Amino acid sequence: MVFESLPLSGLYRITPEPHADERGLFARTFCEDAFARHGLAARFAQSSVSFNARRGTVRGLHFAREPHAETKLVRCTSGAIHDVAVDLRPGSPTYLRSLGVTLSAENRHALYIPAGFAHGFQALSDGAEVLYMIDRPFVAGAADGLRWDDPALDVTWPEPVTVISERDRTYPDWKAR
Ligand SMILES: Cc1cn([C@H]2C[C@H](O)[C@@H](COP(=O)(O)OP(=O)(O)O[C@H]3O[C@H](C)C(=O)[C@H](O)[C@H]3O)O2)c(=O)[nH]c1=O
Repeated sequence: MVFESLPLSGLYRITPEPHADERGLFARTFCEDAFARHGLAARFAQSSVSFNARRGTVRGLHFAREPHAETKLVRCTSGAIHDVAVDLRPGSPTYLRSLGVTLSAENRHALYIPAGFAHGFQALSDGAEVLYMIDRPFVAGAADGLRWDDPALDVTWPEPVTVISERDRTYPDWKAR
């Protein structure tokens, strides 16, 4: 695996190193020792999938309030997504800055998103499926988020939004909280 530190400190793009042969390929996508050597969370408590029927669907931008803030390893296992992380760490020099990457079944990239970031994505294909590994159990009461078009954010979404949940559409402006 290749670990690439991204411009918002703490974010990493992790690219598998496939072993290809006449059958296809085999590639490691997680290794406790390798993650620990890079100072990343190396233990994950839950894994989840998100299926998105329609291109243009937006989920997020979500985070869990302390003390339940989650570290996530996110990859797209079918189709493609534009994956977004927003720095919500108080005092961070990149506070409220966002970063977007394309994750796809084709590139097999994963985005490592530490606690303190909000996360969201837009499906770039019909049938986009996302696989999450999360370092702590989900706590519904700690779930929170920012609106995809919050004026305090610099997030650009590559396509028109086609489907978004009522909750995600109605988060109040971040700076009005
Ligand atoms: C996140 C989560 C949800 N749920 C239940 C709660 C709801 O009954 C149902 C759908 O949850 P929600 O609408 O919050 O799902 P998403 O909008 O896809 O939320 C996710 O999307 C953004 C992009 C993320 O980064 C998070 O992984 C997560 O917030 O699954 C669980 O049981 N466990 C979980 O870990």
